[in-house]
Amino acid sequence: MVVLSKPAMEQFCLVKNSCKSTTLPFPGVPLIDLSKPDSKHLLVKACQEFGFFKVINHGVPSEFISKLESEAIKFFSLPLSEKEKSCPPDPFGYGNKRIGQNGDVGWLEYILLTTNPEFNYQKLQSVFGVTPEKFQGAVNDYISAAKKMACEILEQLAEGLKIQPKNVFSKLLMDEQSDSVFRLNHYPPCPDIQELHGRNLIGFGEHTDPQIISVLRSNNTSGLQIALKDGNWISIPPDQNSFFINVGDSLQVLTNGRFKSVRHRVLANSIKSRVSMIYFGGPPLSEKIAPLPSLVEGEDSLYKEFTWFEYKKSAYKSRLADNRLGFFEKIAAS
Ligand SMILES: C=C1C[C@]23C[C@@]1(O)CC[C@H]2[C@@]12CC[C@H](O)[C@@](C)(C(=O)O1)[C@H]2[C@@H]3C(=O)O
Ligand SMILES: O=C(O)CCC(=O)C(=O)O
Ligand SMILES: [Fe+2]
Repeated sequence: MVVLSKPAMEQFCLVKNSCKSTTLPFPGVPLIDLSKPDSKHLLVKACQEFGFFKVINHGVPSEFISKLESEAIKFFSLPLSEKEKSCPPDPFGYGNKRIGQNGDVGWLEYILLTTNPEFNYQKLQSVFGVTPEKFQGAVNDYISAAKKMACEILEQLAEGLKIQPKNVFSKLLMDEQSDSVFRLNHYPPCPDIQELHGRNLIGFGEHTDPQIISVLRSNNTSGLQIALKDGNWISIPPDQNSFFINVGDSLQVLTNGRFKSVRHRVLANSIKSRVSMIYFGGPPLSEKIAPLPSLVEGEDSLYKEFTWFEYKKSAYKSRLADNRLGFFEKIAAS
């Protein structure tokens, strides 16, 4: 058991269990059955209201999920000394407690990968020390299925918004040059949380995801919270058979702010370990990100045009909790 002294604990971010945050399950997270004919309208509504929803009938084979989860658990169960000598994140590789390059820390360890199998093959080889055929196979199968689901959702969203062609968003993920990322997070249990007198230990600090769309699946351990528009934090009950979808900053821009990128975070658990797998669907680096003309008609464009490369460069200089879109907002003329 890892016991942390008080000063060691304080390196990590603690958040108050204030009256603004609730640990009650929030009944309002939209649940969308992707196989139903009206799902496109419910998807649009969820992206406008929360930038977050849960999907069922998602089409991802359960054996892809269980294979990857068991490979991930095998890796995270290795001794820390072995994992740490493997491959420090650049940002890709194995990381422990440090998130990004700008001083963020969290109660987790992770593997961060691109979705390019060739690049990952070499990366995983240095992470594992041996050719990780089984792990690589599980990652590839899972990523392909998660990407397919993300594209289905993005196509339904285009239809729901009445934008043509319907692949206007999904083509960005389907592009060979798509700059998408895949992450496996492991949040070990932290028994010392009981000593924190009503405060919570941060597993992954609050942030929005910079990409277009994120597809998140976790085991049955709680921890994920989303912020509502009024700033209240809502705990999301885990569901290992469903997926949670986040609208990313780039989709907020493409829709001229109609869809909201959701602020979210993960709190550490005192008893159970949490394992999550997230596919972050992003555009090619050279892609221009700007509100779609059909969504600006009669309104002002809220954002300056930028390339995904420019946004990513700026995002990776920021701290997790920063408002990364701020630099790209147009200042309203007075
Ligand atoms: C602190 C950081 C970690 C992050 C890059 C950043 O500078 C700001 C955005 C962070 C984030 C959040 C969503 C994803 O987990 C992630 C991979 C991403 O694309 O943006 C992480 C970045 C990271 O962990 O490197
Ligand atoms: O691990 C999770 O459940 C969420 C993590 C997350 O938000 C991220 O990796 O961007
Ligand atoms: Fe995230």
